[in-house]
Amino acid sequence: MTVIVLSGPIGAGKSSLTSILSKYLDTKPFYESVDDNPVLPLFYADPEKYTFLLQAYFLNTRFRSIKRALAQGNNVLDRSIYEDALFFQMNADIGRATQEEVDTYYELLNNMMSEINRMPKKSPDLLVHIHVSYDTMIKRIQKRGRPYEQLSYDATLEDYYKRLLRYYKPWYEKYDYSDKMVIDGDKYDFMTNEADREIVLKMIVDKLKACGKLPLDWNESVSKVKIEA
Ligand SMILES: Nc1ncnc2c1ncn2[C@@H]1O[C@H](COP(=O)(O)OP(=O)(O)OP(=O)(O)O)[C@@H](O)[C@H]1O
Ligand SMILES: Nc1nc(=O)c2ncn([C@H]3C[C@H](O)[C@@H](CO)O3)c2[nH]1
Repeated sequence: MTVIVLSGPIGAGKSSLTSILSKYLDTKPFYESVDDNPVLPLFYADPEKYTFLLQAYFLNTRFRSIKRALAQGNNVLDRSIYEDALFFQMNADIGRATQEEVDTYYELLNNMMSEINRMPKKSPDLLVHIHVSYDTMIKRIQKRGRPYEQLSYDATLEDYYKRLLRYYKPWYEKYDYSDKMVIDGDKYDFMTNEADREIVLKMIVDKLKACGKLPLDWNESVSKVKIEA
């Protein structure tokens, strides 16, 4: 029984790896609300106006997901509540939230985190962070093709994305809710390259074994589902 959370910048490959990993470990995937998120296009069209609303939306959906995931106990989440403040703080730092919104946000976040702290299982077993460079991030955002995330939609997104990458390094270093590991998303194409995918899965399985979250004799033959790219 393991709860794994993915983290990483936009387009890093979290949803893709969540799908691969949950099939491999035969656990349940939890996906962030994106295509059915009514606030996301509004945010990209007018970030000053919609930062707080988008954050409230994500905080609510992430709180629901992590509560369900921790209660169910055997799953992979493509992004978790632990990254929420990173996004909010970055947007607040560039002037997209009033002091009252900042205060309200942190009160709400602390309130939610204290609820999670009261649960029998309080935290995930492993955080898998996908590190990507700016160039890789942009290539993947283009490949996926959500219109409002493209630099052609808003040229200021270049600064926004570069800033986001800078916020991730200290965030990852500080993260201490569980064991953690980094996957090099520039180096490993786990989507189209079978050998890379095997390497990445082995790294994660080895880490789970090393922190006592998978039996040492667990091997891929135990995995019931064949992975398809
Ligand atoms: N390691 C990889 N190698 C090659 N292509 C990848 C890799 N990871 C993801 N991709 C491709 O990049 C695009 C973005 O991937 P994905 O949607 O999984 O990112 P994400 O981190 O979940 O993004 P978001 O934060 O926006 O939800 C997809 O088209 C996917 O096929
Ligand atoms: N502002 C803001 N705050 C968040 O907490 C947050 N989480 C995700 N996103 C954006 C990034 C991708 O476009 C898309 C999918 O990850 O949603 C966020 N944007």
